[in-house]
Amino acid sequence: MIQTKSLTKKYANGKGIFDVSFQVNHGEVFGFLGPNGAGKTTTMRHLLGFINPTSGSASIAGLDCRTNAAEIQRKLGYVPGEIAFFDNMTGNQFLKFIAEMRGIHNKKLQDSLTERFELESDRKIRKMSKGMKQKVGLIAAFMHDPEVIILDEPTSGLDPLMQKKFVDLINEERSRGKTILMSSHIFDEIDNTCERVAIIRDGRLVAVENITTLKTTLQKRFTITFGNEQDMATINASGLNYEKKDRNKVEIVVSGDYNNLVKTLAECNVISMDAATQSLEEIFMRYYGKEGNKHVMDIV
Ligand SMILES: Nc1ncnc2c1ncn2[C@@H]1O[C@H](COP(=O)(O)OP(=O)(O)OP(=O)(O)O)[C@@H](O)[C@H]1O
Repeated sequence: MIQTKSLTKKYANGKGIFDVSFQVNHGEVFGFLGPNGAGKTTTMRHLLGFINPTSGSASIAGLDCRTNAAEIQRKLGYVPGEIAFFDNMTGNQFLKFIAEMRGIHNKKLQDSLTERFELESDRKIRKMSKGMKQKVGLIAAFMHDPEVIILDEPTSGLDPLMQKKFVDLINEERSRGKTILMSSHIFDEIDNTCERVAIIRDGRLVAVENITTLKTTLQKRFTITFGNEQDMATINASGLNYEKKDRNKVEIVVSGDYNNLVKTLAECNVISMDAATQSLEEIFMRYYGKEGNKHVMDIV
């Protein structure tokens, strides 16, 4: 549904995005992760047809984003990273203006979104907080019931309750067959909504992966407490990657093969064992940490 092929935008200062290729399937929620300046907004602006690529292409529903920008924008809902409003309007006046531009006659969806996000829509935008403005942006993006939704940091400024409402909305939209591309700095939000995620670093994609696969192929951390201090010697002799946390407690990191762990623990008196799968944030940090390049090579 959304596709970029070797999309490249080289700004005069040498920055930009380079050879970015990915595809978001119909009905999929796809996450786009990367720190400030990695190239998320630049990629999204190509999808909206706002800028010309230096080379490569972007398309939505088979239509080239640059040559069919007007048609694509009719199908699309978009929340930009920085929303430009008419500050003197109230929320209602702004939403009415967008509705007229889009030719929306039925206010039902707008009203239910306003209620869902508890927006005081008769307040002047100039007097709204960042979070309130973000709600206006979200309502404006969703109120024409678009098939494809592109969200650049959609919940920045929203409180945790509103972030939860947003996650629920995304999951409802997905179940209605919508295709969604979303950048975010909030890992839980991506984890709770997206099936796949692209990670971008210095303008280049370093991974496009299924979130579950990313988590299972990487590490699991076991925290184990022993009944006997002597069990520490068994762990030490096992060759497992471990860190001693207390006189009878260790943290063991395993990736892939669990046989050695199981065999070793069978020889010990285990009184408690907790397992933690890496969080999306930890996985992400591996791409950006000092070992980042190694893992990029391993996975991509
Ligand atoms: N118009 C421009 N002219 C020159 N350089 C630009 C321009 N727009 C963006 N850049 C540079 O291109 C790179 C990618 O920027 P982009 O805004 O796409 O990143 P981002 O991942 O969206 O970051 P953020 O999370 O801060 O929004 C950055 O180094 C940025 O400084």
